[in-house]
Amino acid sequence: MYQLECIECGQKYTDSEVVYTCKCGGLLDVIYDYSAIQLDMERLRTEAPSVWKYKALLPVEGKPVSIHEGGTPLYRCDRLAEKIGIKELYVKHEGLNPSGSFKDRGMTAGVTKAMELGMKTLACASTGNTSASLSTYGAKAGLPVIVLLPEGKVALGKVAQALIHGAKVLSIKGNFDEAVVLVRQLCDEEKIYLLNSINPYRLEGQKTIGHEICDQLGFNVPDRVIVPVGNAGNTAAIYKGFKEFMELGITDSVPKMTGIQTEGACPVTKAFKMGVEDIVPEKNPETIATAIRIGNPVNAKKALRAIYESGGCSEAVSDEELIEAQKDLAQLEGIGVEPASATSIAGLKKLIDSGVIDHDEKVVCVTTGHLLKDPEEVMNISTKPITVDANIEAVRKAVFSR
Ligand SMILES: Cc1ncc(COP(=O)(O)O)c(C=O)c1O
Repeated sequence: MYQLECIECGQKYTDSEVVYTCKCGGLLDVIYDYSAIQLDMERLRTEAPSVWKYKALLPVEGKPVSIHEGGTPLYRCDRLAEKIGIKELYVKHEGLNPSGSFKDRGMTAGVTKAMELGMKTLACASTGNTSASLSTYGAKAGLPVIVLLPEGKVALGKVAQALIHGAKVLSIKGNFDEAVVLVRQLCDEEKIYLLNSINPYRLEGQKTIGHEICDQLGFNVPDRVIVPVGNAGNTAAIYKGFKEFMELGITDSVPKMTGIQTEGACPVTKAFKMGVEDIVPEKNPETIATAIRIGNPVNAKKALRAIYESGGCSEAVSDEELIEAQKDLAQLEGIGVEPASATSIAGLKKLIDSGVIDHDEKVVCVTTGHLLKDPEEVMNISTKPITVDANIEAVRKAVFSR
């Protein structure tokens, strides 16, 4: 019912092959015979959203390696909408997945596939969240995990997660893009299963964000979905989720996919502004949003195709703009997100101010990771706690001081 197909040359591969990219170097996509897929419409209408609610659209047969991923809230954010100047704004908070990021959707699918393929060891390079998630799902599956992290550039909460779930953590003296090259070679030569988002099964799990947004809006499609972009897998994956629902006749449109990067790491935005599909890799990406500190995103072509095809766009925001958005989200809506996640809000504001996004649009911003992933950043940008003596006079004085 499904197979892998190269997005460049159309070469096909069966689902029993361990393959991540085509012989020609192109990215692979999982393709389905949608006419053969029977969706249980009653289940679709009544069951609460979760990744495995949409199992008929996922390329795995057996029992999933699952700890209840997906089913994240879609918050309507009226106070933030008013401040930004838009009528209808929703935030899909992916930070409320089991390990605190959207990566769990990809890992439940990818690790289940690894079990089906009989793989014995799992690995990834990561800016943090992929490693936290893979370590979590490797533990659940009982498979050893190796993670390669760029030394000194991973938020504390994410390293802590990889360590406590028992992964072997290597701190590479290089950046994320260099770690990707190394882990791909390691996996090819040592028969270890690679679970970066170059692995097409990861993106199949992540496409359920698109399914869920439709589902939570009563099977309606928003005008626009805004996504932080790092390695660029999620943008393409979410778009695929929307396209599938349209293919199956559940909906009749797709949202404008809008990808946000930071000014210090924005090869996808630059390619979009030049109107091309091929990025020019950046050698020294730098941003406070370490999760998307990526100069050579492997899925850039898939993401740019999703953006062009849907009539969306890409924009880059400064670190200052994303910090302001992170605070707004926390203080106006009670939603705590890590820096990379706040780029979707900062990007929305920038695109409204520049007139690209209309005030009347119905917009969903995806926030990809939880606030507590990066407590150090929060302490750096916040005013510090006030130390007072343990008596009521001192407390009262501090409470009423300016
Ligand atoms: C919190 C967060 N947001 C966004 C991204 C970027 O996602 P993608 O690589 O799919 O573009 C990542 C990737 O690590 C992430 O951890």
